[in-house]
Amino acid sequence: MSQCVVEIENLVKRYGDKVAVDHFSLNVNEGEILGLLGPNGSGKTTTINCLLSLLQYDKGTVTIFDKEMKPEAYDIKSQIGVVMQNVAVIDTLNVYENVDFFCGLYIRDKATRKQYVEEALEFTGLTEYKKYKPKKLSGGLLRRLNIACGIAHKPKLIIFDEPTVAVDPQSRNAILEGIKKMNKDGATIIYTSHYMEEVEELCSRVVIMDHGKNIANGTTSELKSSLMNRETIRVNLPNKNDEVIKGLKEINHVYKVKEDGDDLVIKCDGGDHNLVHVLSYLTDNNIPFGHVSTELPTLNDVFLEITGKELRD
Ligand SMILES: Nc1ncnc2c1ncn2[C@@H]1O[C@H](COP(=O)(O)OP(=O)(O)OP(=O)(O)O)[C@@H](O)[C@H]1O
Repeated sequence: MSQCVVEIENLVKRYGDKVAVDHFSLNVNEGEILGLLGPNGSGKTTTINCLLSLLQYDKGTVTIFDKEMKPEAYDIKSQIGVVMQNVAVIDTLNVYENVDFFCGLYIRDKATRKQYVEEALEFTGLTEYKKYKPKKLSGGLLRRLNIACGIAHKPKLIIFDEPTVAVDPQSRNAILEGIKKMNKDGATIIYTSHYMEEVEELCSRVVIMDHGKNIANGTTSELKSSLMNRETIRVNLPNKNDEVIKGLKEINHVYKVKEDGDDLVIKCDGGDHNLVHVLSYLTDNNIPFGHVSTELPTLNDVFLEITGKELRD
């Protein structure tokens, strides 16, 4: 059985009257990429800051590598890499010097550090920019520098807090591929985001947060298979009427039919050939239709079913 790298139990963090993290518990196992997904303001960053002992919390315990996490626990901190949402580099140092500075907080041996810095620059595609000052870098390159600074000391646990916010698609893909590679090389990863597509692509397990609470936990397929909605069919049907809607509702596995402008949105709770059955019904009854699409459930549907609202704001 894989070892538990991070254990958060019953964490509570208040800002005045505001409860930002509300009895939140979470385990992260060695070797996994754990996605912490939630809408803006759901408490992801606060949880990460408490986890790292950067913030004092009101209640709960945080254990990392089987030891209690504390602000002065440098032996634990040296094994953690952090890439926060806001780029935190030193403007007066060039790219190489920045990575060397952050790596030097944990790696004292000069030769090892030189090797690690060069590897981090290579890994993030920054070798050719090593003499550049941060101000001369594009937004995407600056994000990559932020990552290089966070991972150069080869941490066993890496925390990414929304690393792709406001990043162009090319850099975004490079970042996601880089995270997969670090995980393959042995790092356990916690990845926070409010982009469900990224979390679906990257993460072996997902925890969904809302109002500071852990509201769902599982692999993406486990979460989706817990849903009533298994398939959504959208048919452009300008001439719809109550009789058509009634007929569609009688098809096996169709549990809801909703009008959306010129479209009908048909929700199915299982079954393998729902689209065929819907189209057969329309054709057999000479009902003209336009564009047809079918969608499998997403993490947004999981969130919608649990909370009644969309994940995206
Ligand atoms: N320093 C602070 N003082 C007061 N309230 C705060 C502070 N930091 C965060 N909050 C509030 O706590 C709640 C959780 O915020 P947090 O930043 O942890 O959410 P988040 O899920 O990381 O959001 P985002 O996706 O926007 O980064 C929000 O309601 C936020 O307004």
